Amino acid sequence: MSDQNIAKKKAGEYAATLIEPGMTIGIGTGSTVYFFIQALAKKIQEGLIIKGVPTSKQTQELATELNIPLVDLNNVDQLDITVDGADEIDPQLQLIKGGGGALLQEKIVAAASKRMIVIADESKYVQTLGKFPLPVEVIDFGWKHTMKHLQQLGCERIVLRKKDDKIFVSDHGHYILDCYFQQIKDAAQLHHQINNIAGVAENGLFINIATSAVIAYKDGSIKEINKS
Ligand SMILES: O=C(CO)[C@H](O)[C@H](O)COP(=O)(O)O
Repeated sequence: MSDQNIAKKKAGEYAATLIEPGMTIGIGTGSTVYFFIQALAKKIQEGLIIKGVPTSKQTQELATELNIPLVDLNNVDQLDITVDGADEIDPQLQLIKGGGGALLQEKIVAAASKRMIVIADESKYVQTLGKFPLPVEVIDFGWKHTMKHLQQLGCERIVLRKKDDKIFVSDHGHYILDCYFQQIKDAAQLHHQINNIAGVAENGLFINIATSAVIAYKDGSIKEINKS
């Protein structure tokens, strides 16, 4: 396993130790959360009783395979905690998410949670957001016009996401435009501006949603950052 994957595993396993009996948990998406799901499934096998709400079809399938009990978000009043990965995390715990294309459902689930713990290896922790292209989920109808409006917000390049040479379609039937900003100076303002564009379903900026981050380093250490 690569050093990066060892760190991802460490972060995922650490997050699983924070889960308490009876909790309802938002279960994130991605290669870091994969390790959290494995560790959670083990705890359930050993007797832990929890309920999970998945943030994507991919997570739903993996959780079902591992016998993690799932519930529909509409049948839950509030989630206790969501554990999810991120593409970038800044010191104020603002995030870029959506590298895996699940940002819309991830944000709905996180917003329904009392707490959101972000788990990541050290490469995701940055001083300023924006080096990672910001994913914007858009309605397929007229997407080129939505893209023109996004261009006016100062991103230098926008790429329609593809997978295996075909347009990538999200779990909710939308397209994803990856926006290269390089540096996002005011993430809260940009979030607002993007979501005001007709045709945008959601963008990958998570502003004031994460309450703590678990960052795992190559030297084996773990740093927990809590929202002040
Ligand atoms: O936002 C996400 C999916 O939409 C993921 O959490 C994010 O892309 C990080 O994934 P990974 O842990 O595989 O690096």
